[in-house]
Amino acid sequence: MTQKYTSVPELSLRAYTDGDAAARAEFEAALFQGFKYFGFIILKDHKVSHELLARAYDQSAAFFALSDAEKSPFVQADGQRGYTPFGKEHAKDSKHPDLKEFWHVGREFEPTSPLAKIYEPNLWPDEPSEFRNTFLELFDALEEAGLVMLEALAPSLNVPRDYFRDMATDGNSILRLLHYPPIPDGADPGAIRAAAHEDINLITILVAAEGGGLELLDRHGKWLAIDTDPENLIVDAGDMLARITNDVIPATTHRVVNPTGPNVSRYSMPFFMHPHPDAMLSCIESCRNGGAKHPDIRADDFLRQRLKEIGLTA
Ligand SMILES: O=C(O)CCC(=O)C(=O)O
Ligand SMILES: [Fe+2]
Repeated sequence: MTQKYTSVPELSLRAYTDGDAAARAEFEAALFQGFKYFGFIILKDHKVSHELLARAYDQSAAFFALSDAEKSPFVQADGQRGYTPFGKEHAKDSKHPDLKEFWHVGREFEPTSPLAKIYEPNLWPDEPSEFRNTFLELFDALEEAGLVMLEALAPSLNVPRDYFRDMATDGNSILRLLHYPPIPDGADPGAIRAAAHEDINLITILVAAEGGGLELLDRHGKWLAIDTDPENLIVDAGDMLARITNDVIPATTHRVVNPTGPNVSRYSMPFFMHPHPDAMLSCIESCRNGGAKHPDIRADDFLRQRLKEIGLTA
């Protein structure tokens, strides 16, 4: 297929959800080409409201402003829920810890749900008081957008429309609230806010942070600074999608560089869409082309392996 797009596609989600057949087909083609040739697309006209995003940034900043003593009770062994302190996670092949702290929100379930046997329960701080409501609302809103993106990706890969959607239904998806504090005096000169890495999951829906810093490596090996309206979402592909598509859609390498202007905090909120833990990451037929490059692996086994590599589990 020849490259049709000369710049990162900016897609209107409304054109897909409310458009006619031609608008949907155009959206699907641009999504696929954007993933294949740039590694990501920009999504506008989505349903995540300005009011919700503003509230989420407020709540996130208020939480991270708490003292270490107030935040540390929420640290968990595998870092999959609650709080992970500054300097813990590092990119897979990096010796330096990233200059960030974060909080993870997972899927909610009733105590009687079968999901209770699979997932760790969420942790919630008492303060800020709107924290829980806000982030459960944001989890649902980003998941809704993400499920539509997974659906729109399917026809280009010749799988049924609900193939990836089904895989991610009740999946081990995680909303990450990130705080990159001002770079401390004496920080390791080799350390950056987030060293170059690929996300582990299927796709990531990233709320574009206010202020710059995010860079994506394009397919020609060039770092592209992402400079988009903070109202937009950025959607990129992770390692699990790369495995399933035999690297037809490679995972997008990205990083967050240190500020060159004022040394101020940066906040961002990626939503990592994961399959159900029992889903098999298996190369799809349309991408097999002579054989699968990666052996089949259960989604949860792959996740555990990668969590070790980034220092979140022993
Ligand atoms: O902060 C950002 O903009 C990106 C964060 C990121 O890539 C990650 O946490 O995996
Ligand atoms: Fe990432």
